[in-house]
Amino acid sequence: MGSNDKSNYKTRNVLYSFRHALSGFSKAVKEERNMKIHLLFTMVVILLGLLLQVSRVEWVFLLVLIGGVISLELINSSIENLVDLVTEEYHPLAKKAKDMAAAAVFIFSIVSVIIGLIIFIPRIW
Ligand SMILES: Nc1ncnc2c1ncn2[C@@H]1O[C@H](COP(=O)(O)OP(=O)(O)OP(=O)(O)O)[C@@H](O)[C@H]1O
Repeated sequence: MGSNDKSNYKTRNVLYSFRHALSGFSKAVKEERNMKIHLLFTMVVILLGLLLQVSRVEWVFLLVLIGGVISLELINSSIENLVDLVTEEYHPLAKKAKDMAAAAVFIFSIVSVIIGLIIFIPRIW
């Protein structure tokens, strides 16, 4: 295999990875109610940020939080699917895995809401 072939192969792989990631994201948006709620919150936060003209540093915080919540929700959905693949029966370990994954999203979301309030409330007053 020549060097050109190798670079083509690599490029195609990156493009395929990107396509798979997009497909995973669009499935989560279509199938997961919580993902729709997160996206709704994201739009509200972006609108508020524009309306209240938050600073550059505050935008960085908001974007990291938005990315964090959405990424954690994707990992949570992925764990739910994996658990369902392994067993459809009731199992305490299945419950533990799903509950812990849900807790990760919950904790990050609560912290995000608190930081959002710290950023927005002084500007609304
Ligand atoms: N196989 C199982 N064994 C034991 N408990 C389970 C099992 N599947 C689900 N559960 C329990 O039911 C809860 C909801 O599971 P489900 O797969 O319906 O997720 P979900 O409703 O899509 O979660 P969420 O909407 O909170 O992300 C889990 O958090 C867990 O406590």
